Amino acid sequence: MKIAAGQINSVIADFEGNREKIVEYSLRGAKEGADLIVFPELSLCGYPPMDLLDYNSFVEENTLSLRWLQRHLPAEIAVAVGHVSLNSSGTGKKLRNVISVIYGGEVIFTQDKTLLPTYDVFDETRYFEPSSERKLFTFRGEKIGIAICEDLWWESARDTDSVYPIDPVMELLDLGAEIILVPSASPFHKSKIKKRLALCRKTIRKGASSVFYINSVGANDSLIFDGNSIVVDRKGRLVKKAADFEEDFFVCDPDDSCNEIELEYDKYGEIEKALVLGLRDYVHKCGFSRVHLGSSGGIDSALVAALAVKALGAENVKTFAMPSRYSSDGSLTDSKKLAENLGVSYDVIAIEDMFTSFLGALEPHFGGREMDVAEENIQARIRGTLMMGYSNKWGSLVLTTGNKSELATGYCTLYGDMAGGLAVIGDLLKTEVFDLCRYINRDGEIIPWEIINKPPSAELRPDQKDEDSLPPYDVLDGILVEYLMNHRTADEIEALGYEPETVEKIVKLVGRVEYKRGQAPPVLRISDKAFGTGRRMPVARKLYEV
Ligand SMILES: Nc1ncnc2c1ncn2[C@@H]1O[C@H](COP(=O)(O)OP(=O)(O)OC[C@H]2O[C@@H]([n+]3cccc(C(=O)O)c3)[C@H](O)[C@@H]2O)[C@@H](O)[C@H]1O
Ligand SMILES: Nc1ncnc2c1ncn2[C@@H]1O[C@H](COP(=O)(O)OP(=O)(O)OP(=O)(O)O)[C@@H](O)[C@H]1O
Ligand SMILES: NC(=O)CC[C@H](N)C(=O)O
Repeated sequence: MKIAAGQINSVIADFEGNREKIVEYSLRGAKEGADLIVFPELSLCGYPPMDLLDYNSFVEENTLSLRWLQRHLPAEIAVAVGHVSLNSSGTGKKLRNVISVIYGGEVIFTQDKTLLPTYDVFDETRYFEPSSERKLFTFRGEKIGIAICEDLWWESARDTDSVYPIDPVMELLDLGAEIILVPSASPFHKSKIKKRLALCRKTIRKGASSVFYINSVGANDSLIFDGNSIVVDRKGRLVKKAADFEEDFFVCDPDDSCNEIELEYDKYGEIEKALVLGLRDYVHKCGFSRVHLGSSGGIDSALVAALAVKALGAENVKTFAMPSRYSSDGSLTDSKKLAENLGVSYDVIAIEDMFTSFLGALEPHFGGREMDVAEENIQARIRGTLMMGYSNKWGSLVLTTGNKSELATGYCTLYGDMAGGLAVIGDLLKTEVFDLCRYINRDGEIIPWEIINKPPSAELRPDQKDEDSLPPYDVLDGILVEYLMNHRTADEIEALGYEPETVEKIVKLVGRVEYKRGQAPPVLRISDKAFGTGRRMPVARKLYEV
């Protein structure tokens, strides 16, 4: 049995574009002799459609697009596509998350999703009724079962997030399934592919003859889908893998494939590709083609500029240096060199006159109080205003440059450097920012080494250094990993050997600046615990000092 993978980048709500792509890939599958082609979960409407599902017209478009596919798909190949449909059982939620198999103009089989993830970034029980029935279909003599994304994750969800009463894969195998298809919309986080491969191998150990894990690719808001569709054969060997972070297609007969593929893991290569895809898809799917940002000569803005060039091309990226009285000489020379290295346009807008003017206007209202963060932040806000002004005039999107360590501790200015459309590196700890920059420079300087090697500074007051306000970044990031990702309490973190005073200061800071993150732009998610919808915290509360 030859099964093809249609690893496509669906655009949410672009029914016409998505179904045409499904036809295009199916024609290719038919031409290359595949019996069946599998597309990702919700490939017709895009994933996750969120509250668009509250509109009847959106649900109807799913059905009409399915009908259109019945008429337009090549007759000689079976096609498994993901879509939503009405729950006709009369009880429960209005909708179901479904895979339909179309063959010869007919829907010959449907399977609804059983396990609906509702942890972290997922919210599927908000919309969908789980399937109460696991079924098989027989095609060209093979018994095939379909487990839709989370349906395969019973095993690992049990250890972490949710306990499900049913193991859908085991039920499919009890019914006699040989081939297990897993159409998925499985978002990326670091090394996720290893987890998926382990789950496919576990399915083989339960008795499947092969597993086809067909994943989405592309980014939707914060979520980045890495593709990386895989096939595992009856011996548990990885016999086929699609490209990562781009659309791809393959045909595979696992019984004919005898070479095992080695999974190569390159941590920063993977992160770089994820952020480039996340940035490109956000910009293009929102209808923009160009971006710009403030370039301070610091490492964060340098990294964002370099990623933007990889995503959009140098001609679509513009950088602005906006020096103030506190900017170092290096701020201008380094940001200029960065622009030259990247081949992007570079302009200077001095903010001194505007800063002086703001200080003059506020002076009678500041009551002679000493200079403090109020004046510091005015500089950041002038820069934010200038960047948004340029955006309005030219239809170019502003990229923000804050990293996860800064967003965690609130070391950033609301309506200042936080003003913009997309937080490109908001899920990268500062120590990872350094490592990714070094990775980008691995074959020669792209980001000037002067930028990477100087001590980080916000340059909002004389001789300011980040380490005047924050602990050294390796200590800060260590504490943040334990607190944010591993959910350890302050006491538990102290027991790991961190200084109690520092731990308490950081834990308090994280809680106190929840309001800032509530107003931050979407953060591209690359970890299994990112700021955004996957971490929901009350803002108005008594600070609970865990
Ligand atoms: N619960 C709440 N809900 C909504 N809003 C709330 C709030 N609590 C305070 N606020 C508001 O937030 C204001 C305080 O926040 P904000 O104005 O941002 O200012 P703030 O957090 O006080 O200061 C910003 C800090 O970030 C540093 N910084 C700035 C820029 C760049 C970088 C960098 O290195 O990248 C670092 C800067 O040196 C300073 O230490 C309050 O005055 C109040 O208006
Ligand atoms: N002089 C400046 N010219 C242009 N943009 C600036 C300037 N200063 C700050 N910005 C903008 O504000 C953001 C935050 O400033 P900040 O200086 O703290 O960060 P950075 O320089 O990118 O990195 P680092 O935190 O390592 O200094 C910058 O990334 C940049 O987008
Ligand atoms: N769409 C889904 O069901 C995704 C859930 C799955 N556990 C994943 O992260 O890949």
